[in-house]
Amino acid sequence: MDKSRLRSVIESARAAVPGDARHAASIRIRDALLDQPWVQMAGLVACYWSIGAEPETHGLVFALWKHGATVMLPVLRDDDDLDWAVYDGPDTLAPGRFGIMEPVDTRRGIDAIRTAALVIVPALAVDRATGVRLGRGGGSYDRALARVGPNVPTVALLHEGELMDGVPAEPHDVPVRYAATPEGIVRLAG
Ligand SMILES: Nc1nc2c(c(=O)[nH]1)N(C=O)[C@@H](CNc1ccc(C(=O)N[C@@H](CCC(=O)O)C(=O)O)cc1)CN2
Ligand SMILES: Nc1ncnc2c1ncn2[C@@H]1O[C@H](COP(=O)(O)OP(=O)(O)OP(=O)(O)O)[C@@H](O)[C@H]1O
Repeated sequence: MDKSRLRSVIESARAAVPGDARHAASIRIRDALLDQPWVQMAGLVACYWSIGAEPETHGLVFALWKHGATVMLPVLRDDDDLDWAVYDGPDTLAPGRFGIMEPVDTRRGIDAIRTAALVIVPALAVDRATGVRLGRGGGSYDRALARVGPNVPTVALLHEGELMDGVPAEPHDVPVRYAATPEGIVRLAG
């Protein structure tokens, strides 16, 4: 299946799951992540502010912030690359492009992700064998993940069934090292 077809299949499957079931799954993902020592120890975390039927990150971002981590969220630039700004509580966000909430804080630049100790990314699917992820197709995270060093955990959050075989891969795709699913955290080859 090509990338755009797989995107629409997964988006439809996500939309078909009732909101309360998606919410319960997101809580399992959040708690599985918060149980990991390498999550608890990360002082600077790059995360995302979920939209629609994505695994929710609002509770995760809040919990990381409450535990004392500095959490950066993406600010989508006009060229689809990602700038980064720091979350400082629920009142410090405002809608950006596509209506996604973004921090109003000073932008730290596209290279700020290089300094993160943990990188949490959205995905529609991840390949179980390779860690290759399918995103929304803007190439934003392909560019952002290419800046992350080899020893930093990169984690894609997925709903059930989205860690799969045969995700189409292109040379620019940057694999993730972990998938966080409602069933738990999976270490990948990437
Ligand atoms: N929560 C979240 N934040 C994120 C991303 C993401 O996938 N999820 N991104 C990941 O890169 C970046 C934003 N990129 C995005 C690209 C497209 C759409 C979107 O909704 N596109 C519509 C089409 C809208 C239009 O063209 O008018 C769609 O896909 O249906 C959203 C975010 C950075 N922040
Ligand atoms: N490092 C890069 N610099 C510039 N453009 C890039 C880079 N990597 C990927 N792209 C471009 O981004 C576009 C989308 O790529 P792709 O379909 O793999 O997105 P995706 O990984 O699903 O989405 P995303 O990364 O936004 O989550 C491609 O046309 C590709 O050429």
